[in-house]
Amino acid sequence: MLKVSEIFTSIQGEGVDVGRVAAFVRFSGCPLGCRFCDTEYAKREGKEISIAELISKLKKFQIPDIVVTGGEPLVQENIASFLTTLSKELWVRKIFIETCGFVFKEEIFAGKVFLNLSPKPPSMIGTDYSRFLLQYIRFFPERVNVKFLIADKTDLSYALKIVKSEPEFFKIKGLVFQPVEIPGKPYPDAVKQVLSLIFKNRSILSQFEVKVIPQVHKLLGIK
Ligand SMILES: Nc1nc2[nH]cc(C(=O)O)c2c(=O)[nH]1
Ligand code: SF4
Ligand SMILES: [Mg+2]
Repeated sequence: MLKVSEIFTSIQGEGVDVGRVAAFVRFSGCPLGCRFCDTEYAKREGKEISIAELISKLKKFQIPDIVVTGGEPLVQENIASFLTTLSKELWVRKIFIETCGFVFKEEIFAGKVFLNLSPKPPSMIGTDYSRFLLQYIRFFPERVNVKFLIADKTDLSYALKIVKSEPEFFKIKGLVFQPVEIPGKPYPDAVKQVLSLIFKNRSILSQFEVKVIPQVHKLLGIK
């Protein structure tokens, strides 16, 4: 069984693939306690559902690209069998997992799976899971994209420390920074703050292709 918070259709609102039309499944549950968590509801509420039932619900949308998120999707005990079964469906083209990468599970790389990894930065959580992020990058670089969440300058330093461990990967893929939405603060202000941080650290720009990609669904006020 799987515990699902919601399923819906939208555009991919985050990362290098922004704008891709997709069906979303948000799994319930997360063991982490980030400040500024934007999906508190998904940590608690959810409905138990079988793999077959979930796939049949997703199939009804008739959208070939699927985003799997949470909560934290990798805590689902049956996540690997779900991904393997979903990958075998002929109507499915690509499956994207949104994870903070707090655990390494190589079995999730079923045929059509890509990983969008965003490690939680110091402003959000005290625990550093970046070793798993590096493990994913080294295990399956072609299927991994990384976006760094940035709320302040400590987050930027944290991101650059990780980048220094795997510079070749980031030279190829570029550096993606996603401004963190802080409750009570207009999101455009958070985006502007990240931009000014990048300008203060212009030296990064000459080493990597840098993109600041806000959460577009938040700017638009859609799911
Ligand atoms: N439109 C849209 N795109 C997203 N990409 C990642 C999301 C997430 O919550 O992980 C998300 C989300 O919640 N909505
Ligand atoms: S990992 Fe995601 S769902 Fe879990 S507490 Fe952090 S922001 Fe919230
Ligand atoms: Mg989210």
